[in-house]
Amino acid sequence: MRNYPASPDVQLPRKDILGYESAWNISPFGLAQFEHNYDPDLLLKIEKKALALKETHAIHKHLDLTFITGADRFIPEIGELIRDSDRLRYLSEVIGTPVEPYPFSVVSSTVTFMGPTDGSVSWHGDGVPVTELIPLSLSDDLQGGHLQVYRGNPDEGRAFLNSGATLDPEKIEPFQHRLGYSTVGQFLGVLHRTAPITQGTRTTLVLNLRSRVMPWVDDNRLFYLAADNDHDQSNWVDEIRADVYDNQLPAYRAFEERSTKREKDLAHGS
Ligand SMILES: O=C(O)CCC(=O)C(=O)O
Ligand SMILES: [Fe+2]
Repeated sequence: MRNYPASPDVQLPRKDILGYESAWNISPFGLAQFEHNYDPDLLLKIEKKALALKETHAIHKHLDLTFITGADRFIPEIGELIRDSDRLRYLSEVIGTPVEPYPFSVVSSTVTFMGPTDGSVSWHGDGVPVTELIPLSLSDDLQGGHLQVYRGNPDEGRAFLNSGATLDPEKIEPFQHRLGYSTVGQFLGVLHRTAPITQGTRTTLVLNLRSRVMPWVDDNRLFYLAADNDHDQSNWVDEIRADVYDNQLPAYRAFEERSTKREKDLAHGS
């Protein structure tokens, strides 16, 4: 059993980020940072392989993001972390509901490369419900490159940005990435970006997660997945279709039945 901190260093409920209770989420969890204690040799191996694959496998298409999609397909060592049961148990505790690895091969894990030429990811809300950001390297001379979370209504924030306005700096919360520390967030429906990098580089392993109870809570629309993955010849659309019928729909129907039963029981005063 790996040594996890009893509670994360930083923990922010979703309500404190958005400013209101939301219904489209997997739990009230917002964001946390904690010392992860993952095997440094394993992370080093993953970083080396990712850098070697960058030239041939990394893409830079939209959101000013340079990344390897479905990275565990090319770097099997990532699979060790994805499936690590201690990790999933701890994350489920922090998130407040059981989570499982995001199942689609093209989005289960990514490696992002950030710097003045690679870019850093611009304002967006995640398609996946929950993500764990594990720094693989942060150069000593790094200027920028921290996570910025918009505290407020994401739709309002996006409308501001679309009109050419800039976001109120008082509503932007910075989170510094640190080696040895994970940042985990329910960034679905949360406006965030990485601060532009003027100097230095950052490489990050991104492991995505979803709810085991509510696997249908997901914002990855097909057009968006296509924007990221139309270069990929794997049958990722078929994977999603199969998952909807095999996992999402049965879980959703069971949830609906429980809700209906609860309503009936309440109506009968039991
Ligand atoms: O690495 C970060 O600081 C944020 C990255 C991010 O938002 C993403 O990969 O979706
Ligand atoms: Fe994101």
